[in-house]
Amino acid sequence: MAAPLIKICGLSTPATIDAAVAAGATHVGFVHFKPSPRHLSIARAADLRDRVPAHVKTVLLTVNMEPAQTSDIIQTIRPDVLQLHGQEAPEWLQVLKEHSDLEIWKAIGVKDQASLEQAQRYKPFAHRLLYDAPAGALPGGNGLALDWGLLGNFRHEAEWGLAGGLDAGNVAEAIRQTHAPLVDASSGVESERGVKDPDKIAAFCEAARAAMTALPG
Ligand SMILES: O=C(O)c1ccccc1N[C@@H]1O[C@H](COP(=O)(O)O)[C@@H](O)[C@H]1O
Repeated sequence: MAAPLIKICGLSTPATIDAAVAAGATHVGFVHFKPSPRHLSIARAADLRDRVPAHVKTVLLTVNMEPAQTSDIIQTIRPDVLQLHGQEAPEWLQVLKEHSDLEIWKAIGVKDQASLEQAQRYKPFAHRLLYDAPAGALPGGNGLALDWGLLGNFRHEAEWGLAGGLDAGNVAEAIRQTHAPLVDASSGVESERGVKDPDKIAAFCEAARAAMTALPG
């Protein structure tokens, strides 16, 4: 199988970026969304971005951001990936895809089979669909899991990833059920809300890598 892809999201300090990189994360995520306990200002995210080595991709997470602000923020932070985690329209993704060389990921709250099928309308405009639990107090980052059985039984025709409530204790089972090529954790690698824990990051990456490399084919 392809190399396991592991994203650690909501990082906010140099030490936890270093911990994610040392643990073998392939992607690190910064959240720019004021209501989030993981929110980073543009200046802080740009500063931390310089800490990320070239072999690890920087993901910038935004929620329903205005187009003009999106263009400013992309130029300042220079992410590799833009993760859209709100109600962004497919047409807006199309514009972004056509006018930037960023990877565009669309996060989708998966409630049932119908929502999974509806999400496929983003396929032509997103480089990856990121399946998460439906929105709770926040649009994501709530530590809630979706029904993994829905993904295991789905015929995937787009690149995709699994997010939502993953931690070192459940990620192997999530991968076994879904065969996710990319897993993404935020709440599950924190010691308290918004505070990342280097030991939990290391344990998550190790468990995810072991489970992904054990998949057949
Ligand atoms: O992390 C946040 O605060 C956040 C805010 C708004 C939208 C998404 C957010 N987080 C992303 O949601 C998924 C799942 O997170 P969790 O592991 O369940 O906490 C992940 O991509 C987070 O980065």
